[in-house]
Amino acid sequence: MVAKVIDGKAFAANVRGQVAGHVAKLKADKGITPGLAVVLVGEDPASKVYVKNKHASTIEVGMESFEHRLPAETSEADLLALIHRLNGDPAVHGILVQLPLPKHLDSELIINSIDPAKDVDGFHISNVGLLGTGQKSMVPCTPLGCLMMLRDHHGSLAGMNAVVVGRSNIVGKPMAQLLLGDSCTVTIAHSRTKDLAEVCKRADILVAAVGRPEMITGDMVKPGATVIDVGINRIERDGKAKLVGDVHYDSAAAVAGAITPVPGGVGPMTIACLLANTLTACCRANGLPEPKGLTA
Ligand SMILES: Nc1nc2c(c(=O)[nH]1)N[C@@H](CN(C=O)c1ccc(C(=O)N[C@@H](CCC(=O)O)C(=O)O)cc1)CN2
Repeated sequence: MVAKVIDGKAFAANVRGQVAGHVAKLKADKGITPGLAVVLVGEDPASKVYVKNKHASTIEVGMESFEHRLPAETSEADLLALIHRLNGDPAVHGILVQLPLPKHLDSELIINSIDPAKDVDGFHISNVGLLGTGQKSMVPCTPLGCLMMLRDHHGSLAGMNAVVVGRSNIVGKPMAQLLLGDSCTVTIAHSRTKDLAEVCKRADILVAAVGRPEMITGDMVKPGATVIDVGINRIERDGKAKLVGDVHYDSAAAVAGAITPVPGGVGPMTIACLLANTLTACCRANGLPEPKGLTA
């Protein structure tokens, strides 16, 4: 079997197009412009690129972008004061603090200081609890992007066996909750799961979010399964820098029914879903109906 390649770049462009359409209508009909504030602390090179891309994409869909770049030595008190200000700013519908933060800052404390209604990352403990209990919440962008691609590929996911390899708070756990919400039978596996290959091989949907380059190989994939690779690992091969996922692409693609590549799979959906979440937050703040197909 040769797997269908799920084109995340094209899918993300389509989502951004839908968001742009809703934003134009919000502006024309209601005079409302959704606004996203992104906070970057420090000089992490990858984070700087992601924040630059978030700013460009926010502008491209017609939203207001408020960028706050703070020095690495910013104190917790100063960062909390900025978030407090953004929480109270009616022009800001979404707030995102780019991770990772410098080590002297307590990420949990910072994230939990964001107004949950403006927490477009879905990392606030209130949103985690709402998602876990099947209530309306802000949903983390990367898992939301994976869910959208899975729904598009399969239609209904009900009754499918889903295995999520990885138990992080920002991908693995919310991904499992979302799949459960769509009536999958869900297993969360991780690096210490016994007989990991055996567990993975039972999956109709296999989501790899373990953070280990090419750990999931073709012999761990059920023939015809859908493989979603969330990993972004920079490795060196033959003296050259290379970006690979958590899935060994060639061997998995030879067995799977469908697969997301790295780059160009899940990654681009992260920013597209951030824009979708900002639009959702803006609609909720203004008591307007939520955009269809752009939420969980
Ligand atoms: N506050 C947050 N911090 C971080 C998040 C997040 O969702 N919220 N996620 C990641 C970084 N990230 C967005 O912030 C992100 C990662 C990757 C991509 C992407 O498009 N990747 C491309 C490859 C890009 C490359 O060449 O490096 C792909 O996979 O095709 C977008 C956004 C950590 N921090």
